[in-house]
Amino acid sequence: MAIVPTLRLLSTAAGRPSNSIRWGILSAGRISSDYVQAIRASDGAEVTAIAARSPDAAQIFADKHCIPKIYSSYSELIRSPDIDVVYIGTIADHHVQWTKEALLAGKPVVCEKPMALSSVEVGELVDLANERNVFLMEGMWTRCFPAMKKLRLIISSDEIGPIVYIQGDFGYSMANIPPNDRHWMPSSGGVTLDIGMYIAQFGSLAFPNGRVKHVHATGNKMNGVDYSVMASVMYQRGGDEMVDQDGMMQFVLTGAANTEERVVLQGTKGRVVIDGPFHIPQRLRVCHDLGRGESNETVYNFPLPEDPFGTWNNPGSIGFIHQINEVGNALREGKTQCDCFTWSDSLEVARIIDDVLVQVRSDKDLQSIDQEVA
Ligand SMILES: NC(=O)C1=CN([C@@H]2O[C@H](COP(=O)(O)OP(=O)(O)OC[C@H]3O[C@@H](n4cnc5c(N)ncnc54)[C@H](OP(=O)(O)O)[C@@H]3O)[C@@H](O)[C@H]2O)C=CC1
Ligand SMILES: O=C1OC[C@@H](O)[C@H](O)[C@H]1O
Repeated sequence: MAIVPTLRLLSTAAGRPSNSIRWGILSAGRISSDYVQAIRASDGAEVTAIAARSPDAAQIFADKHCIPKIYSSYSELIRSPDIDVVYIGTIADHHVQWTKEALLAGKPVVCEKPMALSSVEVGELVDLANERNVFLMEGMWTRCFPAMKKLRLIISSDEIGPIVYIQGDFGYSMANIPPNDRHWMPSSGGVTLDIGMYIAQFGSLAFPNGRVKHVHATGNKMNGVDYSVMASVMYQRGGDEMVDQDGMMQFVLTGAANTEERVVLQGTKGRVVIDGPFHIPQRLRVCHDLGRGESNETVYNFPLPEDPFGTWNNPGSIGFIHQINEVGNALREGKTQCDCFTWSDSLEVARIIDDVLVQVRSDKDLQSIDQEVA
């Protein structure tokens, strides 16, 4: 029998709107802290509980963020009747285990990116959510920003024609990240599993009826993890697109520099430039082709939400508000997926990431700079 998400949207408690979504936070790390601040700054959502591996850590986190309840284990949090959705903010190595446990308990889940370390595992989670009829979303928050909705409209309206190629960069300096940090873990560290998905997700937006034909990738390693990556992805288009060549996506990821972080989607009639930092997109420039080397430009600005905190572990995290709102709306409507980033999107991105990793991790010719991190 299908399990219906246990939302008690009609009950009220003093001082709280009747349809407020109650979030339970699994793990007390850096991104959980940012996510909780964004929930606190949003309307229609609240944090009701936190669990960490250590109860002391959970208590410190709860005190800092005014969270009323702590649980002394992740499993207790998952079983709590006082939460509507679990946010999984552990390092990626533990995403699958806790997402599975939550889905089996019938609890809606938002799991941070990457949802799993391989597409096979993503497939298992998607199958489980589907079988149990429980909401599941990977934390691809970029997709929930208003700028991305505008981008979808521009693409679907044919304003710039079918997309010929996508090109983007995402890099931030990892030079001062300490050696015991998650970024250097052989299992889940490296740039591909940290930031590769932010550009890879543009493929299913730009080539919605397409399928990934092949992925080529190479790069550099540092301390055993992928540190800089260049990847090209070819998409076979669906039959309804008026272009007879494959769609192309090319990206650079690096831990060696803070890059511009810009994405360009070039169509047959013009282009959209998402100015950096594109993973928290705030400005689109739409250029209509007027001839070779000539175009006109329209700029669309989408400022970040008002920020009552000012201090975050990751830049732009106030933008989580968009995802928190999307998840709230999906849960209120009884959906099991978020329209902004569906299960199929997660699967497609995970398959690209698999292919990049297998090539970059096994490439014998890669320049490998195995030195101590400062
Ligand atoms: N959407 C976004 O913009 C961002 C997403 N992320 C993603 O969020 C996830 C967490 O990143 P971040 O918060 O920076 O990570 P942290 O290093 O802060 O770790 C998060 C939590 O994971 C648990 N944990 C840490 N190390 C271990 C370990 N060795 N064994 C078991 N559990 C461990 C701890 O949980 P506990 O508190 O219970 O002890 C810790 O608090 C990653 O998947 C990352 O990609 C990260 C940054 C930005
Ligand atoms: O997910 C991420 O995106 C934003 C970056 O600041 C962060 O390090 C990375 O993990």
